[in-house]
Amino acid sequence: MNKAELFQQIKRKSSFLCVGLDTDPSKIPSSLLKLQDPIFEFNKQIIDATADFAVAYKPNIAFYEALGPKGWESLQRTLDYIPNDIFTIADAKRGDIGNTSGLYAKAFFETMNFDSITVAPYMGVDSVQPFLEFKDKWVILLALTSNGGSSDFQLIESKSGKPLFHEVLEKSQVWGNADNMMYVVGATRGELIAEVRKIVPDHFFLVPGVGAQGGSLNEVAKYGMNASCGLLVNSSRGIIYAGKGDDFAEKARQEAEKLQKEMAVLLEEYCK
Ligand SMILES: O=C(O)c1cc(=O)[nH]c(=O)n1[C@@H]1O[C@H](COP(=O)(O)O)[C@@H](O)[C@H]1O
Repeated sequence: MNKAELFQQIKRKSSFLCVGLDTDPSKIPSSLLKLQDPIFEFNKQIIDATADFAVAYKPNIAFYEALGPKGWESLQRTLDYIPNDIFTIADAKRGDIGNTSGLYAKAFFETMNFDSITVAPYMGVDSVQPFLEFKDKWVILLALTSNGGSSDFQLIESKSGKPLFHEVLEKSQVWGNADNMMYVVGATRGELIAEVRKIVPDHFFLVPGVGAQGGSLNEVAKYGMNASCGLLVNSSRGIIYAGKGDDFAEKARQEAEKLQKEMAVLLEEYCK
């Protein structure tokens, strides 16, 4: 999917919501567990319930890998079920020496046909470049993550006197461009989001950390939005586990709709 198609969808749905499919067998209703593929059945109902409000889905690959071959099957079935006009993100956080990255790219872009993949930047240009060689596919590079440990490396002062995440942004933006690269910027980072936006004015950000991690949607929009929205805001647990029982899909729909309504107002205010 290209940037124009993504933006069209954002405008059509008045939403920049990404629903995270972090589907954990210990958290899904027990009534599903007797089915042949409970993970897919859960995801299918979540997708049916939220597709009107979501512009992207982000399965977190760890939740599927942990289940072995059956998990990979559930992942593929889930991906195939997501409507074609909705952006898909393989949250895999990959990156390795060039030939290995090339195979990760093939796995997620060709074998599985995801639109995008999250990639770690710290092995440098040759570990990221192979992902950028696929037409209409996207690298979503970790820039400023939402977790507490992000200050261990991302915020330390580099040789130039700037925090390391500045270096990552400055250097990496010439590896690709705003049509094939996005950046992960955590919603929990408040005003630092504005610093990121200053360095990369045109790129989309994938922003996790609202909902269960407590980040503020208003701050994200205030500091991060650009003229083509430029944001995909993810919520996983806050949506998919909003209900604990058999009403989980209805509860997920309500949560997704609530976020979409807030997003519609923010789009009006900041994305003209
Ligand atoms: O790359 C990510 O998606 C990611 C980066 C980051 O900085 N923080 C972060 O929470 N994530 C992912 O975003 C999702 C957040 O889930 P919830 O906290 O349940 O909404 C998880 O799948 C995380 O792995």
